Amino acid sequence: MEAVKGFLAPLGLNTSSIQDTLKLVVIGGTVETARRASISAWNGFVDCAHVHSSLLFFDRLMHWLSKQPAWGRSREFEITTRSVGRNQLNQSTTGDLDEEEMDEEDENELEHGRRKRKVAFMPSPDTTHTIYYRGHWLKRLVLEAKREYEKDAEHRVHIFMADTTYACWRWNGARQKRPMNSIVLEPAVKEMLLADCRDFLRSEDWGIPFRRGYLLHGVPGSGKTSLIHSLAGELGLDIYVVSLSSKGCILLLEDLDAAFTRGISRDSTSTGAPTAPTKAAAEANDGSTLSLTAAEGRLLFATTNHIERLDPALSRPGRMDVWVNFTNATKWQAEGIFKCFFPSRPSESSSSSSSPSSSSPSSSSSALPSTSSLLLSTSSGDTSQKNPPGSRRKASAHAVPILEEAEIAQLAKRFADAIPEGEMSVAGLQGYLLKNKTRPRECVEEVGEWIQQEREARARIKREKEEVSEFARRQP
Ligand SMILES: Nc1ncnc2c1ncn2[C@@H]1O[C@H](COP(=O)(O)OP(=O)(O)OP(=O)(O)O)[C@@H](O)[C@H]1O
Repeated sequence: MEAVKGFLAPLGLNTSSIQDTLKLVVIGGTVETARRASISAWNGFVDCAHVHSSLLFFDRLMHWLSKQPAWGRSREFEITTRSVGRNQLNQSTTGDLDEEEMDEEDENELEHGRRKRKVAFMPSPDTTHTIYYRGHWLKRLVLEAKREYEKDAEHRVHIFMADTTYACWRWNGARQKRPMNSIVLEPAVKEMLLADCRDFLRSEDWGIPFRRGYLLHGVPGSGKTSLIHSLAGELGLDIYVVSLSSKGCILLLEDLDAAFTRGISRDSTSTGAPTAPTKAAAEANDGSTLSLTAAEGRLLFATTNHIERLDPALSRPGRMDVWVNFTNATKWQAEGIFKCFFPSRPSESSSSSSSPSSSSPSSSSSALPSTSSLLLSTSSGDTSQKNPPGSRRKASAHAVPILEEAEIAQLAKRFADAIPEGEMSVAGLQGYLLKNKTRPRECVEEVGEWIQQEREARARIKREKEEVSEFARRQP
């Protein structure tokens, strides 16, 4: 410093201000060097991975992280009650939940008329998380997250949706697999579809065009979407709702008539799947040109309630290869769905049976899945399948009475007899049964009245619609 002073003095410069500046430079340099050294030392010890939120693995990782006990001690998290539950992928963490630990039964309890819900601590997706995991082996963490996700996927069907904003696919939830026998449809139809899909998936090596389209058309609420979900579970495939992504999935286009109506021009080489996730659908809805190309290796399922509105070009082989018509409920389906709803216990021998109505089940029911096999579907996550005898539900005033198999069969037959063939939707029947799920006998007694009410409601809606269109016509 003295040397600097000696050097500056003859020049007549203010040495004290220059000294201060030099001090600042030295201190600043030291601090910056220390900062850089600490960062490089930290990076030397810490593995760093950036997982982009557009990757499917992002969801796997978030799911896995949310289940780690340590998560409850994190200083940065999100709180959710939205997707906590047995049927959802995101289970609550075991972290800081100890104080309000609830078991499955508590979860079913009602509080002020609403179901109690757990609070879950979720990793926040938009920040950097520094995670020390079993000796900081990041690779191990990643593999474990992947394994966990795949284990979960054995019992669920994962659903991905197009993200309009970022033009990528977002994991949209996972549904418990729904057994095929919980779909009340002619067994031949289900078997045909399943066998066809399996054949197709096995035919990849044959060198023929590796794509296949299925068009499920028919009245609303007849089980089209449910069947696709069930098939996905059976085939071990994820569902992409209007997706372009990877091979080996089911591509589902719901309400096809909203996009592919008559008169929309289409590329002659098109095969039925949109070129861009949501843009294509948006363009189609705008009525502008829709250019389509299908990726190989996918099962394409489309549903529509208005087949007459579809462009006939869709029927060309290579676009939609298998067409299945879904109708309103037949008597056979009414009988089947009734049996799905009400649990039963095996009948005692006919001589000791106390039930006066223990007649044999109707002949048609022999083709239906047995009650016990339907009860296997309790894990399906469908509300219609949650009444097995011996389930862990708490006994309550609203418990479902467990009738004998023979009585249920007889009630189912009477129920089916009262349902007019092909008039009510299966979803409508399901709604009625759900409303009466603790009253199997009354449900049969009152079904005629319900049908009458439904008819009146339909007639009223029709009248109102006609009045509205008449009014619109009269407007100048
Ligand atoms: N055949 C069936 N077997 C079992 N459940 C059915 C059947 N049809 C309808 N359901 C029930 O009715 C509800 C609606 O069914 P789903 O959504 O599959 O009908 P959809 O034909 O796809 O209707 P939409 O055309 O309106 O989309 C579901 O809860 C499903 O469980």
